[in-house]
Amino acid sequence: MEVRDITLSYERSVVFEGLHLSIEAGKVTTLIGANGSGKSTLLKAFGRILMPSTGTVYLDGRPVREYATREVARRLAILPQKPLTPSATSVRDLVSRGRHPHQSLLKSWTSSDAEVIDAALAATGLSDLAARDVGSLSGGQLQRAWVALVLAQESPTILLDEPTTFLDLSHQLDLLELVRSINRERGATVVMVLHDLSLAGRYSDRLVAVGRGRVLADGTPWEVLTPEILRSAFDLDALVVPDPSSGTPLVVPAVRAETTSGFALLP
Ligand SMILES: Nc1ncnc2c1ncn2[C@@H]1O[C@H](COP(=O)(O)OP(=O)(O)OP(=O)(O)O)[C@@H](O)[C@H]1O
Repeated sequence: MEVRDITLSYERSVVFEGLHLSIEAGKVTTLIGANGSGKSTLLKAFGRILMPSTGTVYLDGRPVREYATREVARRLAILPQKPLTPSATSVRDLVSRGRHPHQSLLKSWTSSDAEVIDAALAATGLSDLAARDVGSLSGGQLQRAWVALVLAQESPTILLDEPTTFLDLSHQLDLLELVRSINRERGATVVMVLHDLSLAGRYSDRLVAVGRGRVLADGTPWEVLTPEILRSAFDLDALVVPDPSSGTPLVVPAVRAETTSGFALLP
């Protein structure tokens, strides 16, 4: 995937102008950056949820706007930051929506669709909750159900906006291990947004730091998670040391004497 010279904006604000970025196929790329820096906006452009006002987004070498919607959904799955949860729907029904792009007038539901859904439920630890209404799930269970839908879609490209939201640390690790196994075993291209920089460093081949309307840094976790770049992207003083468990960069924020991100301390 690639964006060439794109402008991404909302009614009153331009988030990116003249942005170029290409995503390597078969790799895990994570977008990092401060709140409001444009990570979700960029992911939405890759996922054809937001059209650029200038420039072009390419998917598999073709402008993404030229594909039929069903074709995009076969090639690319996106988990937005705040997906709209349907009412009166079981977990299994929600996950089965991932198979819709694979159905057509000529090809209806088959037993292999059911197998893919079972596998997606099992991979996200939801088999026992398959019959539950999605409205009754905890935040973390619901997040896993959305991830299961993305898995069931079996697309070669997966876009995940903060997929670890609501998950406890153990489930965060499980989810990121699952993402990495889909990347390694199915060769899927993954682009995600994560706020935990150490986990981003542990589970990504490449990090792209965005801020101030541009790409601030782009490279391997060790190239991007440096104290200088963390200061520039997050206004954060931090040490970066090798994670004793994985050898990847571990970001250790320095103790703060005062707030820097617009929060005001109570008097
Ligand atoms: N629907 C919208 N309408 C108007 N402005 C928007 C809309 N969505 C996002 N923005 C603005 O665009 C900018 C980038 O937002 P975006 O959600 O892409 O940031 P982000 O890096 O994903 O942030 P966060 O880490 O807080 O999720 C912000 O200033 C935000 O207020």
